[in-house]
Amino acid sequence: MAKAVVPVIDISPWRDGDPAARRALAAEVDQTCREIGFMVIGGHGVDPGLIDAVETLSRAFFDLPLEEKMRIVRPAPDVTRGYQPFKAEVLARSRGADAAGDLNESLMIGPVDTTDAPYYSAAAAGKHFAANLWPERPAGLRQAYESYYRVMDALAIDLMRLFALALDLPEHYFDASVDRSISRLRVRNYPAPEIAPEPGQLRASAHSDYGSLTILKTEDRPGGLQVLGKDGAWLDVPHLPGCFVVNIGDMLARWTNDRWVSTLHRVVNPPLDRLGESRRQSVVFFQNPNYDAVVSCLPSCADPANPPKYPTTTAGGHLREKFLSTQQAIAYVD
Ligand SMILES: O=C(O)CCC(=O)C(=O)O
Ligand SMILES: [Fe+2]
Repeated sequence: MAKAVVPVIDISPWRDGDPAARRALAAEVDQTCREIGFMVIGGHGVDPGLIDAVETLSRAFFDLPLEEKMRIVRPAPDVTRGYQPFKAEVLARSRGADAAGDLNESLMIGPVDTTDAPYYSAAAAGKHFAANLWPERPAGLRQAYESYYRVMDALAIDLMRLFALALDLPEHYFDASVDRSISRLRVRNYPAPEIAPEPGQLRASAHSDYGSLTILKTEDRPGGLQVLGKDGAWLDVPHLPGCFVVNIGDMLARWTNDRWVSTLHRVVNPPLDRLGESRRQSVVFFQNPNYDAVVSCLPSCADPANPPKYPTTTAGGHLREKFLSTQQAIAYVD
């Protein structure tokens, strides 16, 4: 078996290429999503100044005293808003495994442009449009996060168009499923370790993402992101300045009838001789489709020899189960 790799893909032809260049790009994406489901993308057009602002303001937030951060603590396991303290989550629980608490803390927000339309307040919306919780400091964080959310939302919609083409579907196939999405922006801070981890404890335990796709901005620090290759070996994901890591989540794998793979990944602990430089932050945008988006086998992903494997579901129901499964009870006891 060929050794798996996470390829680096320039997506600029998607925006300014001719139809042949766009088709070639879509074919490369299809191949990558069949094999590993992870890619590093350049040519995305996102303003580096905006990325920098989000990173700098986030670092300032995580440097605040714990009591101050706790003023906006995540209110409940099924409300993905606010501050999640260090070790309060175990991502591996989403797959029934267990471990000691993941060695990161995080700040997360949901959609920023909700309206009075019944869609946003209907009972079926559940907690997916819960109000965002904003810290008083640092000044400017809210504005930067809201801007970044909008830019990521647009990029994710555009990537779903590229994905549609890669799946032999009309370019706008997914538009109506992702235009009022229940996506999330989450910034994770992985402090430099002060004590040895417990056995099996990681910065982020092995998991696959839950939604349609993830756009990840990482930092090049010891103790980084790895993905599990089909040969069973963990591979480091390359870090290229200015690029994003894009991966597909469980929902897209299910939608494609497993033509595409949602790959296990983790963030490992830094080596003991590099602890001092190991503080790491990642900015993660999870695109989750509209809560009422119906996820049933795509027409291009089944045939008589390969019938649909999964029952039809909705995006909202699928996600709520995943959010609930990963939370440590201790985080919500005061
Ligand atoms: O920090 C990272 O590089 C990855 C984080 C991650 O996998 C996640 O938040 O789902
Ligand atoms: Fe992840």
